[in-house]
Amino acid sequence: MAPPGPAGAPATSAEPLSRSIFRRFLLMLCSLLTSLYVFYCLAERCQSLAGPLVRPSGGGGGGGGGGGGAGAPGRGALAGGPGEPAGWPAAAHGKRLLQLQRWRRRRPAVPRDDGEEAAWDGEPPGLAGGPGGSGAGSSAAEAPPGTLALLLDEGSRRLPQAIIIGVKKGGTRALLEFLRVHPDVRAVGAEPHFFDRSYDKGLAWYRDLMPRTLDGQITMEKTPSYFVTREAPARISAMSKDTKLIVVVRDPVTRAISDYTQTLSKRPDIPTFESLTFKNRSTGLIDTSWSAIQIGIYAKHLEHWLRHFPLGQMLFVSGERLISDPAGELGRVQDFLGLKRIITDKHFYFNKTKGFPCLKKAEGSSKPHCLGKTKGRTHPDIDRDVVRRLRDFYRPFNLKFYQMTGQDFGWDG
Ligand SMILES: Nc1ncnc2c1ncn2[C@@H]1O[C@H](COP(=O)(O)OS(=O)(=O)O)[C@@H](OP(=O)(O)O)[C@H]1O
Repeated sequence: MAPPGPAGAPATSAEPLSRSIFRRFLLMLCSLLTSLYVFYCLAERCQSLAGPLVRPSGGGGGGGGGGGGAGAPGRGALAGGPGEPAGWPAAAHGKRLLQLQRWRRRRPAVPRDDGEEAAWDGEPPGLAGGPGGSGAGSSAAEAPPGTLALLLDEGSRRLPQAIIIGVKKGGTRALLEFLRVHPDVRAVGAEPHFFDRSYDKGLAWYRDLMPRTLDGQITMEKTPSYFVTREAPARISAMSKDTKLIVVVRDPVTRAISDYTQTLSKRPDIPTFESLTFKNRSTGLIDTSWSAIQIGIYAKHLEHWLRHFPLGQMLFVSGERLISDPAGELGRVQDFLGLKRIITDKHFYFNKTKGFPCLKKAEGSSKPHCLGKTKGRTHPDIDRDVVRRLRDFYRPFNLKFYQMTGQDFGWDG
């Protein structure tokens, strides 16, 4: 039975028909609009239309901050400027932040040496190019996260701002390994030997050896032979006059014996230390052309460096105190590098078996860490008279070195 018409008038058959057509028309219009909306969403445009809906809660930091205000809270479908898909940058911004966060989680927590650097050499997926990247007209400050600029900010290879330039067998490896514990220090594991052996390869080659650093982190390397390389001071100064230079020095007599011990471990058939020390043993003339002896004439080498760098740009670390009080020496080094004093006593313990201080936790690890077998070798016994003569030989050079540096290293009594 047909329902009654308005005011109780009997229903005509035409009225229900027009209503039903009207309802169908409305239904079709709704489905058409819904389809259009779905289609739009599939084309990712829904992000702009529904900006405030899809933006994560508290997304102002991601979407509203750096995008030049495009994603400011409250901006919806109609808020964009002419020709700009409104709200788009805000949504893309948030998405890219999520991608970046995911990428950060995948990246090793503390990348170590060059080899491990390769693990995060690549671009994080979806972060370079594409709409929502550094669009035309966006300044560096406005560029949304996910652009190459942001990525480079996250980590780029830089030339070192500080170099441990020497001395061989002074304790350079211990210093670098200890410094790497600091979160603001990133260093190459191996010795690059750029300023002595590979200078012709160019600075770009050298920079590519460096680990990636964030703003505020210091890039470092150590190559102990630089200290005795004639060309090194001018070359490092040409790279940057501001480079900070660290020299770990050790009693030159012990250093010479350590140097000899290393050579002996590789070539057991070499002559004795005593015979190599003298040009003529009976006259007592020391062979200063032997590198093991020559390297220890610190004052002479330092003269070359002071022609290119002011003394204040150099720090002299005592190799002996690096063993007896590593935290104390590391305190000086951190101050010199302008770093917060993070490495303290708490980081070290004395390993009786090794006979040296070791790290309670090495960089990127929770395990104790001592240096390897090649550090802290047992030295051969050297004839006392030879040692005494060597001490006499070095004394004037040592005194000159103390004067030049303003530090008494205590090697002469
Ligand atoms: N904590 C700790 N552990 C082990 N070894 C330590 C440490 N601190 C300083 N040293 C001393 O470092 C000496 C090696 O110096 P370098 O690292 O500069 O040597 S090298 O030039 O890189 O070959 C090495 O010399 P040798 O004892 O002659 O082997 C050590 O005396």
